[in-house]
Amino acid sequence: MDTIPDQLRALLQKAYAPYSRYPVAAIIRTPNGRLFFGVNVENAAYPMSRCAEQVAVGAMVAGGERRIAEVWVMGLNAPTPCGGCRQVLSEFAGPEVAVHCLAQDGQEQVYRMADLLPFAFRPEDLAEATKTADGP
Ligand SMILES: O=c1ccn([C@H]2C[C@H](O)[C@@H](CO)O2)c(=O)[nH]1
Repeated sequence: MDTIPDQLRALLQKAYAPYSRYPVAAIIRTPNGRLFFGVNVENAAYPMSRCAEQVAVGAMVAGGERRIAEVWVMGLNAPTPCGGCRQVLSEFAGPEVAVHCLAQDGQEQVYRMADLLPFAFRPEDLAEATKTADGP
């Protein structure tokens, strides 16, 4: 069975990043041990590009899972998730979730979600409003 860094390296080859030439791969582990994969998918209409983390979150939700236990991201120089991806991850990842940021050579930095996105706006913040809202 391939290690997570080996799987990230293989996944990186599938990234579609013809514009930035900065491929990124992401793997999400759910509490039951399932793994979900994402790569960045860029677009000729640049703002329609999607980050690897967002694509992995989409795969996880489509796979029927809604809780993140651990995240790995790999790119040239061990990128940390962008601000938007921190928010997207935080919908399903609690403050203690570890986010491993790896370079292709295997160098790794590990962060907690709470450090990447302190004072996160989370689903619980909407709970009070949705109880009283007239909407759907
Ligand atoms: O954590 C990150 C950082 C960047 N990118 C993508 C966005 C774009 O396609 C390319 C360069 O920013 O890398 C990701 O997928 N994840």
